[in-house]
Amino acid sequence: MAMAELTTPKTTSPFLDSSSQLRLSSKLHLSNQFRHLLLPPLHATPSSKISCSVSQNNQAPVAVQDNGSVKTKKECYGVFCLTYDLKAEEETKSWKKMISIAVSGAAGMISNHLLFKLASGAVFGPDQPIALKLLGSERSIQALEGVAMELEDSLFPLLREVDIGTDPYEVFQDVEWALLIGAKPRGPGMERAALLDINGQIFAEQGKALNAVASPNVKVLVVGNPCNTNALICLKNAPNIPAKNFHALTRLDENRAKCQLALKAGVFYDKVSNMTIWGNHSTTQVPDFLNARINGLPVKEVITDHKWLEEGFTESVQKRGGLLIQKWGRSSAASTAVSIVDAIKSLVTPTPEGDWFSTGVYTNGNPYGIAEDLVFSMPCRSKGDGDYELVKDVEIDDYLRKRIAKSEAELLAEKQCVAHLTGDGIAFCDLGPVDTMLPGEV
Ligand SMILES: NC(=O)C1=CN([C@@H]2O[C@H](COP(=O)(O)OP(=O)(O)OC[C@H]3O[C@@H](n4cnc5c(N)ncnc54)[C@H](OP(=O)(O)O)[C@@H]3O)[C@@H](O)[C@H]2O)C=CC1
Ligand SMILES: O=C([O-])CC(=O)C(=O)O
Repeated sequence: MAMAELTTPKTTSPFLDSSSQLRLSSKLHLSNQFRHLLLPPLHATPSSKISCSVSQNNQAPVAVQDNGSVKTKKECYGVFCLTYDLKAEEETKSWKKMISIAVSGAAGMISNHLLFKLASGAVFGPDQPIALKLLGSERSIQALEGVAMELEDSLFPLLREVDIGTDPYEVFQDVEWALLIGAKPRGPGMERAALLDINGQIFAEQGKALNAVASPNVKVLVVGNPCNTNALICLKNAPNIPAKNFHALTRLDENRAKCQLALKAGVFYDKVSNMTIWGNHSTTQVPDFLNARINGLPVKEVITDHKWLEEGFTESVQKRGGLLIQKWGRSSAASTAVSIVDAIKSLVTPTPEGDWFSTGVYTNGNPYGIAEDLVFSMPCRSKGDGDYELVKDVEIDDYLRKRIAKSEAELLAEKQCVAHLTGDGIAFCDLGPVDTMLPGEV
């Protein structure tokens, strides 16, 4: 267990309650987990309006009362002095109850973009205070501390707590959302089976931890690759959480597909709707141009180059990730974070009439004949309550059926590779070289 100490300025703000004072006392023990309390508790509202300004000679910031008198808070530092903006505190009265969001791989590239969007209110809304629970490992604990510092320095009014830790059983305690990003990327010469096994272990462990300590209705979004099968492993290890609550991120693929169709049609991408990604987040994924729409019209009516749709378009979406790695030297991070935001927003806001979104979900009674007991990307709608329903009347022609079957076969093979992690017996791994590739790899 990592043990380190973080020295924190002593804070004796009159506006913090006694438990908060304790958490901010002069030394915080950084073991598996420690807490940065960024703001005073909700409803800890002082009675007169105060704003803060930082004095120029490195002395404690000065609290200014609205009757003009000035009070120096001698032992008050940084963010903890700057939180008593009563205007913001008044707003808290109409805020919703705080929610807890766990993020794994929180010191990684994707998280570095995502956390600041979450904290800003751009994801859950401007009236939703949040607590961030950041999961790392012993190798990243220092980096996580840096992440927490940057979050502090951003002064997000909605960000009420940041915890960091290395033990999922602590970090996932009571969380309502778990965004599982941390996973080992494949290295050169590595077999997919080895990656499935290494990352699979992470998601088996995290599934167990979620099962034990998370909110019983926690929503889980698996991003770490191979995300479909990792999501399956995770949900199999969390039998007390509804399987329906687990998602694999295929929203990036949906966004990429919309972008390509918009470019070809010469329209802005907000004109593209009803975009389904079927199957696995891999080169076998099927971006569905048959049912997608541009300006409300079937894509095939707007883009008459059907050969491009079947070949150029499909391949460009399947291989977009790899092309990006070639150009950028690393896998997509910013656009992935944006797609995570989109995926969550699609669950917490009602889906526009007639439209749908793609997400990898547990196959359990689906109307498309996809094998049961997989995590498979399909078209879904939400009422905005965090839940979703499958869209059940999407047309599937022979072209789609054949390709969907290929992605299904790949997921069934991946599932066999991780049988030891899902409780399905002895693993047997037989993945062909091409089918082991992530998007864009050849
Ligand atoms: N589904 C999708 O659309 C996409 C998925 N991805 C996937 O998301 C994942 C994260 O990507 P990104 O943030 O760019 O990666 P980074 O390498 O920047 O960060 C990933 C984090 O995962 C953790 N990690 C790495 N190896 C291991 C391991 N062996 N065991 C446990 N944790 C490990 C590390 O955190 P720590 O040391 O704290 O554990 C690391 O900080 C990758 O698997 C990537 O393939 C990426 C893009 C799109
Ligand atoms: O291939 C990767 O590791 C990144 C990825 O999933 C993508 O960009 O779609």
